[in-house]
Amino acid sequence: MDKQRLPMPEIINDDKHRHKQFNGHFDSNRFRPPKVKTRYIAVENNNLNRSQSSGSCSANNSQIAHAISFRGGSECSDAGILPTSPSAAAAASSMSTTSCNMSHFEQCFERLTKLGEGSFGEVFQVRDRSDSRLYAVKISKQLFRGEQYRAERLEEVRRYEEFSGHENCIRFIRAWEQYDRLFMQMELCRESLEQYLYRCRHIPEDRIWHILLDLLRGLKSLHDRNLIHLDIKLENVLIDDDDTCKLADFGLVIDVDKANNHQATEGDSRYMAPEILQGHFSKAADIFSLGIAMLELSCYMDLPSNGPLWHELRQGKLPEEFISKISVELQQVIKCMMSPDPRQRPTTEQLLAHPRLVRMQKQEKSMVTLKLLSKCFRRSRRAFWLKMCNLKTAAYRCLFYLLEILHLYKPITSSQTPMYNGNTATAAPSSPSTSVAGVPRLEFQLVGSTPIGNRDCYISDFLLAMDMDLSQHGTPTACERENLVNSTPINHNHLTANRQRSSSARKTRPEKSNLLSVDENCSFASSPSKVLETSSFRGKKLFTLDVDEE
Ligand SMILES: Nc1ncnc2c1ncn2[C@@H]1O[C@H](COP(=O)(O)OP(=O)(O)OP(=O)(O)O)[C@@H](O)[C@H]1O
Ligand SMILES: [Mg+2]
Repeated sequence: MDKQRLPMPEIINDDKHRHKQFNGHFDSNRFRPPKVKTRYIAVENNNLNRSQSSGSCSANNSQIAHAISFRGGSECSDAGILPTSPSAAAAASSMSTTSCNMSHFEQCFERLTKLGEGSFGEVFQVRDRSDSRLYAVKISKQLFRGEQYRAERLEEVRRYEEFSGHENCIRFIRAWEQYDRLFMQMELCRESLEQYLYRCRHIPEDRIWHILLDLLRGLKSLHDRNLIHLDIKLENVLIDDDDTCKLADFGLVIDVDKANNHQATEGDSRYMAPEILQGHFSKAADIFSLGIAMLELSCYMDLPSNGPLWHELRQGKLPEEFISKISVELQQVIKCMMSPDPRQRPTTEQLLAHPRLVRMQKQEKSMVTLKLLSKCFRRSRRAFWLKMCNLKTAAYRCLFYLLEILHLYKPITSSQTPMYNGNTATAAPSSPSTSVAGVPRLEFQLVGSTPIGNRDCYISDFLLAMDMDLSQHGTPTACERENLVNSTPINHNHLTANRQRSSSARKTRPEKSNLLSVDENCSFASSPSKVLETSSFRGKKLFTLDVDEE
């Protein structure tokens, strides 16, 4: 029997603060201490718009996708069983004869890459089949085991909806539940602040002030409604294409008026205010978390999750060797945000009244038109490049046709190795290195999930199961092999357990990826007679830009 291995605890040299470690590839979960999720029950389920609010966890009911919305109270008409949009249905039926077996997610979206993962969900970049735009969809990791857990997850939907309109909060599109999981569609952001820090390492101070301004505005909108975020950290701040920072992940938000201290859940210990240990939750806790996040951002400092260094930071002792690298003005702001006494910490309003931030806000006002113009320019430039890429693809296709007409390539005989070409199997040039039938096709792998305890199964597995299901009914093609993998070039080392466990699932239909696919051993150079196999390129887009065309 397979024994599941628990992750080894990370031994940290605890007597000195240190810079962040970066081991080549970004894996945010590696650095994250586990989050304790307890007691939070501050959910009133009365306003939930759902056609069948009871018995959601029953097997039959959970198969059906239900829209979830708290907008406009319980009379909201868009809630209930989700109809399949005509475009989604068309796309689904063109993919497989078993579209009725597909989840609402699969029917409506093409899954592209995995964007990130937290304690509660995995987030995927997707293309909406109805409008061809890119979005992010967060899928909850754990199944709804009961109404209370489900209500906790749905509370996040309520908060996303509530803050969706604010410029510095993530834009929420819609949510639904199916198979006892929650799905949330939201705007796609470029990266999280944590990913940005790993990419840049040194962030200019001007930029730090702008980030602080954005986040104070977002946080103010919460605090003005008497809500506390309780999970402010770099991972939960997202940056959009216009470089605006947006607050995300409202999973732990509590209402100061409604919830009492026993109903709150502490967030990531690295960012936690000291008074949280005594069970005191207030808006000042968010200010502390934002302050320490600014320290991390401006000094590229590795925040301790416990131990003596953790306590030092909460006693107002900021490491001189780190803090001395930033301006005195920023030092002062960070220090007062991190005051040990919550009453000494400034409010969002007081912080926004800081002379430097006031100056920036004034400048921003006068720059509004310029900003709009540059946004327009950026978008049209993107659209132009998209068109150019399409042109390039067309040009290459013409070239291949021309070569074919001029007989500059060798026709492929049926005795040669078959390979995948669109939806049909055609022959590939034989390679000296492969005598077995079938040429391994190389695409890019969706990064595997990071194991986090207490989850029902990996969402990647869950999504893969859908693929597997389809393959049982779909038409198998000659190129469907062990090595067939899908999308995104993130890290090939991650092709581990998931892949082995589901090796049978590899015998699925190949994903209709828009990315340029590379067929191993069928490259022009590998062929001894330098033949060009053009047919596999014909049906495919050679270049794509994953951007909205506006
Ligand atoms: N809209 C988005 N666009 C791009 N990336 C996103 C988006 N939403 C989330 N992500 C990525 O996915 C990661 C996890 O998302 P999120 O924080 O919502 O999950 P979570 O499980 O609630 O996390 P936590 O452990 O903080 O509670 C983020 O850190 C970010 O990198
Ligand atoms: Mg998060």
